[in-house]
Amino acid sequence: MAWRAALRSKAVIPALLSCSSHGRLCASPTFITQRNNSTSPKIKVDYDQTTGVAVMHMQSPPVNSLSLDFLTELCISLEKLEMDKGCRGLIITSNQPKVFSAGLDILEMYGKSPEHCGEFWKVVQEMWLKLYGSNMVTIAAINGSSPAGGCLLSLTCDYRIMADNPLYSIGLNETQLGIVAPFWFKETMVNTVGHRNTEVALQLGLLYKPAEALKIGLVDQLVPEDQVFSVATQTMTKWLTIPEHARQITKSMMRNPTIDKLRTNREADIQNFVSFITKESIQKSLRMYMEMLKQRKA
Ligand SMILES: CC/C=C\CCC/C=C/C(=O)SCCNC(=O)CCNC(=O)[C@H](O)C(C)(C)COP(=O)(O)OP(=O)(O)OC[C@H]1O[C@@H](n2cnc3c(N)ncnc32)[C@H](O)[C@@H]1OP(=O)(O)O
Repeated sequence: MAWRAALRSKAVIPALLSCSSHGRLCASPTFITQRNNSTSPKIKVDYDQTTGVAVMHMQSPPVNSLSLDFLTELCISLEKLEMDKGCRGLIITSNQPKVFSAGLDILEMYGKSPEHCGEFWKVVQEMWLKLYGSNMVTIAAINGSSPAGGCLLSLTCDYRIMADNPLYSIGLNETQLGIVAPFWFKETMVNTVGHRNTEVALQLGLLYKPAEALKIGLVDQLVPEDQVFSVATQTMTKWLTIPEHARQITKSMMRNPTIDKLRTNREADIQNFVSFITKESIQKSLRMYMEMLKQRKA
């Protein structure tokens, strides 16, 4: 309960979220008390101290959309794991059927005040900074569809294993909503699948079936649905055999130019998001997209 109260406290969250994701010394000690098997409403973390591997189960019905509360919880969990020197690996997966994550929660961006949008975007940035810059080995066990922000979440990981189910899709489809993936979404994609694939994918807002995603390198491996988690665990074991300092320095070398660009432009990026998303025309696009989702369902 104290944990829930802390999560809600606007006074403590900013202090926690301002910690560096690179070092492990930026403790906010109030939060780093519970080390094992913490359970929270939207994310369940199972941490096995013997293997040094944590598993984050996203469990926010119906579709693990990345709301302000969800992302705040995710950042707090990440901070705790990153602080724990014994925790060397993280697997992210979904407990919701058929969906890994539906991406950013559209309701956090629709009909909300500029202040709310700014607060939301700050935690989206924080999630990305923490995951893309994590010292841990991170593996996405993608057991369902993963559009937009859900795709971004998986792209922050070191390795992506997806269920070989043609009903699922993955990609940065923002343009289909009439919105634009910001530069750090774009660069994360470029760093994964290259410039040309990204240029086409982002302009058209493409969602790829697993086989197509594998072909362009958006995911690293396809496996039968019931093996996604076990293969992720085996892959983690392999990655953890690499000398840690060498792997971490290599990861930083590959990712820091992109990370530094956002770090030095955070406030401008927030302002840019807020002025874009609150435009009448963009709000109209979001409304139409949500209506389309509902009609598709009916
Ligand atoms: C300058 C920069 C400016 C802007 C940058 C912004 C970057 C934005 C990034 C994003 O991530 S935007 C979100 C994009 N997400 C999507 O396009 C996904 C939309 N959802 C789907 O395609 C599907 O829901 C699905 C994930 C494939 C799952 O399909 P399924 O059939 O299983 O579920 P259903 O469609 O019936 O949805 C159930 C329920 O959930 C609501 N929903 C779905 N996605 C979202 C979402 N992203 N945010 C909020 N709510 C979402 C959906 O409307 C249904 O609600 P209902 O039960 O009330 O009808």
